[in-house]
Amino acid sequence: MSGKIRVGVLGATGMVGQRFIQLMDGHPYFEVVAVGASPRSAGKTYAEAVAGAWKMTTPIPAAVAAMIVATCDAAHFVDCRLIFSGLDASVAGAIETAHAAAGRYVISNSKNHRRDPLVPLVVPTVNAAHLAVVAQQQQRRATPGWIVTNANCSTTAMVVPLKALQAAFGPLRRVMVTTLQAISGGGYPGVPSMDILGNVVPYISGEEEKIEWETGKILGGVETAAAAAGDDGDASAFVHDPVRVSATCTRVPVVDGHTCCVSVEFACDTPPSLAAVAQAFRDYRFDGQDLALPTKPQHAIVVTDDPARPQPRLDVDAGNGQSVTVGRIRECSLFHVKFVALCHNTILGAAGSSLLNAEIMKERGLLGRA
Ligand SMILES: NC(=O)C1=CN([C@@H]2O[C@H](COP(=O)(O)OP(=O)(O)OC[C@H]3O[C@@H](n4cnc5c(N)ncnc54)[C@H](OP(=O)(O)O)[C@@H]3O)[C@@H](O)[C@H]2O)C=CC1
Ligand SMILES: N[C@@H](CC(=O)OP(=O)(O)O)C(=O)O
Repeated sequence: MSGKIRVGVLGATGMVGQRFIQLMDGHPYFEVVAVGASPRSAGKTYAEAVAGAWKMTTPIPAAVAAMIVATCDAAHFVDCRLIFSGLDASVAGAIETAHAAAGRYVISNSKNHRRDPLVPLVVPTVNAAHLAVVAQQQQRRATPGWIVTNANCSTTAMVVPLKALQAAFGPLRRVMVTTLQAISGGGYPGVPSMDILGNVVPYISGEEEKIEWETGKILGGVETAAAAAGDDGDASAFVHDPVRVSATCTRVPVVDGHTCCVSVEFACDTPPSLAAVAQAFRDYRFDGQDLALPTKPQHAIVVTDDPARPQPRLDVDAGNGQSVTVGRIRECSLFHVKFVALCHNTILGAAGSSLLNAEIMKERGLLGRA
C-alpha cells in the first residue's frame, strides 16, 4: 500500500481525462487505481483505448497504460475514495450522482451539477472557501459522498483576475468579455479541421450563458444562515455576487489556451488607476496560497507588460498551467478598465483545477483519512 488516496478517473480517455492521468503521474497524495469511460472503451487496456488519441506530450504512465478500462458504473470503483470526472456532459449528471450516493467524493469538470444549490463551484485560486459546503451537502441530502465541480474553462480564465479586482477595490458592477477558445476545449476529435483551419467560428453552444451565470456564484459568498436553520434541504448554500456579465464566445485555431478580452466597470465612484489595477493583479493572493500544495502555482496571476502578450503559444504553460496570464491593462472608454487574460483550458480550466481543489481539501481535512 502506498498510503496515497486511491482515485478513480471517469471519462479517463478524453481530453480532460488524459490530463488527469498525466497530472497525477507521481503525485504525492493521489494514486490512480481505476479508469472508466464509455462502453466503446470498456474491456480494453487504457493504452489500447487511447491508441491514436493520446494527446499529451508525455508518455502514458506505465501503470495506467496497463489498466483495464471499466464502464462508469459505481460498482467498478469500490476501491476508490475520490473520483475525478471528465465525463461527457450527456452522461455525467446521473453517473456522478450515483458515485456520490455510493459514498465517493466526486470532483467534476462537467456542467451538470454546477447550478446545484448545495454543490460548490470552485476555481481553486478564487473561492476555495466554498469547498467546506460539502459537509452541508452530505447532511442535507443525506448522502455519504459529495460532489464538487470546477468551472467552465473560459469563466476560469476571467474570474481569477476579477477576484483580484474585487478583493482590492470592492464590488464590480458590469463585465463584458469576448473569448477566443482553443479547439481542445471541444474535446477529441472536436471541431472538424475543415471548419477551424484558417477560420474563426463565432459560436460555442451554451458557453455564453455559462460564463454569465457561473461568475456570480464563484465571486459570491457562502450562506451560513441556511445551514444553521436546518431548512428544506434545497435552499442555496451560496449567495451570488450581483455583478452583471455579457459574453461573446468564439472558437479559434489554437490547440490549448483560452483567451478572454475583458472590460470591467467597478461599483465604486472613483475607479482605481491603471497602475493600481496592475499592482492588484501582481499582489493577489488566494485562500490556500500559504498551504504547501503539490500543484499550486507560485502566482495565481502572472502579469505581462509586453504589449503583444499574453499569447497562447508563449504563455499557456505559466505556473505549470495553473496560472492566469494577464496583459494589455488599459483604460476602457465605456467601462473603467480592460485587459486580456489567458489560461490553459485543460489544466487550470479543467483537470488542474480539480486536482488543486482536491489538494486543498486534503490539507483541510475534507477528504477523510488515506
Ligand atoms: N476540454 C476542456 O477544455 C474542458 C472540458 N470540460 C468538460 O469536461 C468534460 C470532458 O471534456 P473532454 O475531455 O474535453 O471531452 P472528450 O469528448 O474528449 O471526452 C469525453 C469522455 O467521456 C466518455 N464518455 C462519452 N460517452 C460516455 C458514456 N456513454 N458513458 C461513459 N463515458 C462516456 C468518453 O469515453 P470514450 O473515449 O470511451 O468515448 C471520454 O472519456 C465535459 O463535460 C466538458 O464539457 C470542462 C472544462 C474544460
Ligand atoms: N465549452 C468549452 C469546454 C467545456 O466543455 O465547457 P463546460 O465544461 O463548461 O461545458 C469549450 O468548448 O471550450
